[in-house]
Order: sequence, then structure tokens, then C-alpha cells
Amino acid sequence: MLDESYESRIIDGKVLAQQVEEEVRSGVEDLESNRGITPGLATILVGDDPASKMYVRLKHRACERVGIRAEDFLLPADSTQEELLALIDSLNNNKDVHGILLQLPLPEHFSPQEAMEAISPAKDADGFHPYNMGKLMIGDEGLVPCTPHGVIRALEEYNVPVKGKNAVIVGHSNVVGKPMAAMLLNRNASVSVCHIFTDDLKKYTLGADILVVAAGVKHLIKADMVKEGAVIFDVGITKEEDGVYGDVDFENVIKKASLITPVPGGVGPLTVAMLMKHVLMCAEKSL
Ligand SMILES: Nc1nc2c(c(=O)[nH]1)N[C@@H](CN(C=O)c1ccc(C(=O)N[C@@H](CCC(=O)O)C(=O)O)cc1)CN2
Repeated sequence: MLDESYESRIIDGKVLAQQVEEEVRSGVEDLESNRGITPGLATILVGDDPASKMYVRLKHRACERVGIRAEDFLLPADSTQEELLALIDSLNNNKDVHGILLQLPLPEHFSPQEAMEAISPAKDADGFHPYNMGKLMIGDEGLVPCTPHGVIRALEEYNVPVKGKNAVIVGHSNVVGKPMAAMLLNRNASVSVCHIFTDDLKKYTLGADILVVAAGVKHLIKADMVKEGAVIFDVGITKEEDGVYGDVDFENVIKKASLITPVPGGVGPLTVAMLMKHVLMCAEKSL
């Protein structure tokens, strides 16, 4: 049981996500009444991975809440890269589709990079296209990956200073770690990126004013690895029979953190809400 005195340290991702969704809902209404456009998202799911199916379902439910039209495209696990590319091409040319989301991971025999590059940069709701990633790297943030965008939104909402602070990211994936590093660097944090080959992880995490953990290792970060007063974002999700766990040993780490996201109910819901924001952005820029 969590001591009540720590509750004010919890960043409630569901509440923040509701706020973002409210903004999107009002943006969708404006776009419909001023330009007669209803934003549309096409989701592509390849195969039947249960977690991916659930994430796509969460995205469709969010679309319903904010008034975005969502269409589901399912490809069997044994479909080919060429079939996937043909589907993406048809969605790129569909004027009712403003955003395209390709749920990751893809089955082994696919090239996710080639598929990402096939999505029109203007419809890249996930911000994974090299063009949008490149823009992010030079500080021109438009369509950026949803999870790091959610972390930035939470930092803003909680008035956490970033400039000159030590930010440490654990995990160097293209989905979270690398874009997160760029976004924090764009805000003048001093950024360290750690990963599986990092020698002495604790040496880095102990210096973090802002710690973002996306390693996918249950309870990797223990209380003795964090600085007193750190702001901590837990992006990891490990599902076990008795529940869902993050990369941070929440119950103990919260005693040292000034702010921390729980799992579930932290960064996950924000990721979905930022996707809604991106689809609206794509629709607003469409001709
Ligand atoms: N195309 C993409 N693929 C993937 C992304 C992404 O941003 N784009 N991120 C992750 C999965 N993901 C979204 O797709 C995602 C993960 C988690 C949640 C979420 O709300 N999780 C809940 C917990 C749910 C549970 O019980 O398992 C929470 O944290 O509260 C939403 C979206 C990889 N793929």
C-alpha cells in the first residue's frame, strides 16, 4: 500500500491525456465547422500479437472520443512486405485519410524502416519517418514520436524546468530513447543516453534530474539508483500473470522522486492522446 503522503508525487497520465483529448476534440470541431474536414486515421496492424491488438483498440477508442474517423486495416502475419507497401501507397493517396499509423512491432520478415519511409511524411502521425525525425534533430519539431511528446507535455504541465538540467534516458530505441534525447536537447538539457551496453548504469541514473526509462526490464531502476527529487518517467511495460509492471520499482522509488509516472496509467495513455493531436495536425495541414 502506498503511503498517502506520496500521492501528490504521482503524474496522472490519464488526467493529462483527458486534457489533451479535450483540446483535440475542440480542434476537430473547429476543423469540421470551418473547413468541412473530419480528420481520419488509418491504423495498420500486421499479425495478431495480443498487445498490439490492444494498443490499436485503445487508439480507436480515443478516436471515437475526440471525433476522429478511424479505419482499421488488418494484414495477416504471413503477408508480404510488398502487400504492406501497396496498402500504405493506397492510404497515402486517399484524401480522407489524414494520418497513418503502422503498429509496431511487425513480424520478423518485414522491414519496419522501409515501411515507415513509405508513409507520406505529411500523414506520419507517429513521427517515425526519417524526414520528420530529421526535422526533430535540427530542432524543428512537427510530427514527433508520440511517447516522448507525451513526456514533454507532462514536463510542461508540471512546470518542470528542463534547461540546464541533467536528463538521463535509459533505452536508445527509435520509438522512445533517441527522439526523447533530441527533444530534451532541443530544450537545452544536458542529455545522457544509456542502453544495454552501458557500463555502470547507476553512475548515470544517480545524476539525473529527469530520468526517462524505456528499457523493457521489470523494476530495473531501484531506489538506490535515483537522486533525491528526481522527476521520473517510466515507459516500460512488462505483463505478468499477476499484473502489469514498469521499469521502475515504483513503490520504493517514489519515496525519493519529486514526480513519477505509474504503470499503468502514466505514459501509456499520454502516448495515445498525443497520437490524436498528431492526426489533427495532419488534417489541419491537409489541402
Ligand atoms: N506505431 C507505434 N507502435 C508502438 C508505439 C507507438 O507509439 N507507435 N508504442 C508502443 C505501444 N503503444 C502504442 O502503440 C502503447 C503502449 C502502451 C499504452 C498504454 O496505454 N498502456 C497502458 C497499460 C495497458 C496494459 O494493461 O497493458 C498504461 O500504460 O496505462 C498505449 C500505447 C509500441 N508500439
